[in-house]
Amino acid sequence: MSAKLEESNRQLEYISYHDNLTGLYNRHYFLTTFNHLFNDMQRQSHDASLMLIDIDFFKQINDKYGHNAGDEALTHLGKLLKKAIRSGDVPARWGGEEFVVLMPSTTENDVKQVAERLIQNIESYQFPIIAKLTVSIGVSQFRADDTIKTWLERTDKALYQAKEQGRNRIRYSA
Ligand SMILES: Nc1nc2c(ncn2[C@@H]2O[C@H](COP(=O)(O)OP(=O)(O)OP(=O)(O)O)[C@@H](O)[C@H]2O)c(=O)[nH]1
Repeated sequence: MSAKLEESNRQLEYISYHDNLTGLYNRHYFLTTFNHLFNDMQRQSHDASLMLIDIDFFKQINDKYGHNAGDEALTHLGKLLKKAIRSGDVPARWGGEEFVVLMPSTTENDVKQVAERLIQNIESYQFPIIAKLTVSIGVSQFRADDTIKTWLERTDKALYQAKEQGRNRIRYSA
């Protein structure tokens, strides 16, 4: 294969795995990797954590400062998220203003430290144009009887509680 063709294949592969705004993995790539790693987790019953992160009142931010400012905030948030996690973790843009991180070989104590650092880093960060934003975070640990669906649902419930209880906070699933 010519060097040029190889390079354009690499570029295509990158585009198909990543979200173009934030540079994080896209939902499709995340789910493919999740399936793959999940089988290992079930076999080995390893510690692992899942984190869902959702921007607070993002609609108001878009309405007040415009969609471009919102887009720029998403890009910066992606970078803050990448900085807060380890290289073996899998961060992705889950939906519009929602992010997900799969963290293999991670204890409840480990993930608490990451989530707390992340929420503080975001709260104290100066975003361009909008200046401030906060996020709510739901976290849960892998259980031996989990399916991907039950694990995601538990994490989503924790996120819902973080929103319900006032936002800008972390909730851990029971
Ligand atoms: N700028 C921008 N906005 C987006 C993007 N994707 C989703 N949004 C916006 O994100 C907002 C999400 O609004 P809601 O689901 O009501 O949630 P919220 O306002 O963040 O409120 P809570 O989550 O309840 O705190 C909507 O206004 C979407 O238009 C994007 O790629 N760029």
